[in-house]
Amino acid sequence: MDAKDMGEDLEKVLVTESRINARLGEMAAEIDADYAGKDLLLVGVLKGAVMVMADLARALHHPCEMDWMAVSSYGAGTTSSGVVRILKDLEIDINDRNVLIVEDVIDSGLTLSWLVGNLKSRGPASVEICTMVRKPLAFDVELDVRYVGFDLPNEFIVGYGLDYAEKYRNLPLIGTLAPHVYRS
Ligand SMILES: O=P(O)(O)OC[C@H]1O[C@H](OP(=O)(O)OP(=O)(O)O)[C@H](O)[C@@H]1O
Ligand SMILES: Nc1nc2[nH]cnc2c(=O)[nH]1
Repeated sequence: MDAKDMGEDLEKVLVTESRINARLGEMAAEIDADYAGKDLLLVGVLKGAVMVMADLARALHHPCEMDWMAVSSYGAGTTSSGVVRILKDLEIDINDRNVLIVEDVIDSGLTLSWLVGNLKSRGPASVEICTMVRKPLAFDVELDVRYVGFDLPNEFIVGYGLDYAEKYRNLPLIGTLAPHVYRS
């Protein structure tokens, strides 16, 4: 799928496929350097992180393992509770492991704040965060994000793993939807 396949549904392109690929290369180089001589376990947060996980892992020279979590957020955006439920937990024991959480987007930051606390309680050697996109609200919560692809404005975005009603995840760029899509 590309921008042409979207027709009138794509309002604007915020990050092109080539900028995503270039930034992924830079992030992978930083991660390679930071984890030299250390083990590395990538933890992807389903479903949105599938694309960034697959591309980041292949851009790394450092050997890594991969595992996945699925979580469901309650009240994010309407309350500050940030209560999260685990739908699928890790299969790998992260005790003494260097964990790098891989995300597509950090918006309110509530999902990640909760997840970092949850993973830290399992005795890992370290927990860091890598996200392709960070939105401005994320600065309101205390969250130390080590690797950020792009800081974008507070708009609803799709593509590169990000969906609207489960669609557009396979768009290779990041963009916004035309208003008629939300009405249909
Ligand atoms: O910073 P927050 O406001 O907490 O939002 C970020 C979360 O929202 C998205 O997941 P979503 O719930 O859309 O699920 P999905 O990845 O399955 O699409 C994203 O992948 C993060 O996990
Ligand atoms: N698709 C999508 N999911 C999100 N989850 C949190 N913020 C966003 C966003 O901008 N787009």
